[in-house]
Amino acid sequence: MATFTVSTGTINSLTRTLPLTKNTKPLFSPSLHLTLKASKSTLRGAITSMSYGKELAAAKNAASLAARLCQKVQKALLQADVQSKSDKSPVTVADYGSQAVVSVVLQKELDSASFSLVAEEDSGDLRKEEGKETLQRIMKLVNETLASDGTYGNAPLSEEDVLAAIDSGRSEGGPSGQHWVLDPIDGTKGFLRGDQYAVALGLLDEGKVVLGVLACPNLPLSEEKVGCLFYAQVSGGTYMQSLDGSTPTKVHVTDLDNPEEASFFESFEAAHSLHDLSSLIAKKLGVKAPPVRIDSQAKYGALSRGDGAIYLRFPHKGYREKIWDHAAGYLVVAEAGGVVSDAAGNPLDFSKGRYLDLHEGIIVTNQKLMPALLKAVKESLNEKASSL
Ligand SMILES: Nc1ncnc2c1ncn2[C@@H]1O[C@H](COP(=O)(O)OS(=O)(=O)O)[C@@H](OP(=O)(O)O)[C@H]1O
Ligand SMILES: [Mg+2]
Ligand SMILES: [Mg+2]
Ligand SMILES: [Mg+2]
Repeated sequence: MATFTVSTGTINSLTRTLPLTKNTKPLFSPSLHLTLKASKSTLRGAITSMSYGKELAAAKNAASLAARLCQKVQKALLQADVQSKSDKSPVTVADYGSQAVVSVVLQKELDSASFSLVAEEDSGDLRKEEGKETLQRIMKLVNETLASDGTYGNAPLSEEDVLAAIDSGRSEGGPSGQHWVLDPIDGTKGFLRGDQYAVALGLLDEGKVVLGVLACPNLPLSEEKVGCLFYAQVSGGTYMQSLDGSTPTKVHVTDLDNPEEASFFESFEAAHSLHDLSSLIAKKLGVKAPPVRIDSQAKYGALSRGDGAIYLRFPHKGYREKIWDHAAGYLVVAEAGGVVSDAAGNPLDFSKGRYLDLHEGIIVTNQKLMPALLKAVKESLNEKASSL
C-alpha cells in the first residue's frame, strides 16, 4: 500500500494559499541581480534553422504542455495525489502525468520507431490494485491536457496507453544513438511546498547533450510575469521565453569576475546537498551574500540568465546523481556561456547510462570564476577530509 508523505496540514495550507502566482514571491533581492541580463533583441526563428530544429520545437511543446498539467495539479493538490516511492521520495499524479504527456507529444511529433526515453518515473506502483484510482486521475489529467492543446486530443488515451507512455521512459541511454532524457517534475518536494520545480527535458546524441529545455512554472520571468521556458541547442545559445510562448530573448551567465560580489545557489533541501561544505567554499571565495536555496533545475535556469553566479551541489556520501537531474540544465547553462563540472573540474559524462559518475559533486559558474572556485572547492574538500 502506498503511504502518504505529506500531512493534511501541509496540503490544506497549500490549497488555502493558492493561487501560486499571487503567493510566489520574487526569488531574488535586487542585490542578487534580479534584473534580467537578457538581450532584448528579437531572436525568434534563429534556432529553428539549425540541425535539431524539429526536435527542439517538439521538446518545447512537450515541456510546455507538461508544465500546464503540473500547474493544474499544483493549484488543486489533493492528499490522494501524493504517494511515496520505494526510496521514500515523494511522487504525485503530476510527475506521472507530465511524463506521459511528454512521451506522447514527442512520439507524435517525431519518429516513434526509433524513440528512446530515459525518464525518472515508471508505472510499477500504478499497476498495483491500490494504484488504480491514482491511474484514473492521471489518465483524466493527461487527456484533458492533450485536448487543451487542440493538436493531440482527437483520440483519448486508455489506462493502458498511459501506462505504456510512462514506461517508454525505461531506456538505459548510453553512448550511441539518440535518447531523450526527462525529469517530469524535478524538485517534487518544492512542487509540494508550492515553491520551485521544473519539467526538464534533454536530448542526447552519441552521448552528448544536444538539446535542453527547462519549463519553470514558478520562476519569475519579469516583474510582472511568472513562468519561464529556457531552451538551448548545442552551439545555438540559450533562450528564455514565457510558458505561453512570448518572443524569446537570448540569455547569458553573469560576467562577474570578483567572487566577493558573487551569490550562490544550492538545493533547498539539506538532505540533497551539504550546506556546511557550500558555506565553507563560499567563505574561502569571499562571497558575502547568503546562499540562495531553491529547488530543482530552476537553479540552472536562473544562473543562465545571470541571477547569481555559482551553483554548488554536494550530495551526501553514497548518493548517485541521475542524468535527468542535470542534462537539460547543463546545456542551458553551457550554451549561456557557463561551465559545469564535477568537483575536480571534469566535464559531466552523460553517456554512461542512467547515472552520472562524478567526483564528489557538481559545480557551476562562469569561465572567469571557475579557477578560483575549483581552488576553493579543492581546499575545502581537503579540510573536510582531514577533519574526519
Ligand atoms: N539524497 C539525495 N541527495 C541528492 N539529491 C537527491 C537526493 N534525493 C533526491 N535527490 C534529487 O534531488 C532532486 C531535486 O533537486 P534539488 O536537490 O536541486 O532540489 S531540492 O532543493 O533538493 O528540492 C530530486 O529530483 P526529483 O526526485 O525529480 O524531485 C532528486 O532526484
Ligand atoms: Mg523524484
Ligand atoms: Mg529530479
Ligand atoms: Mg522528478
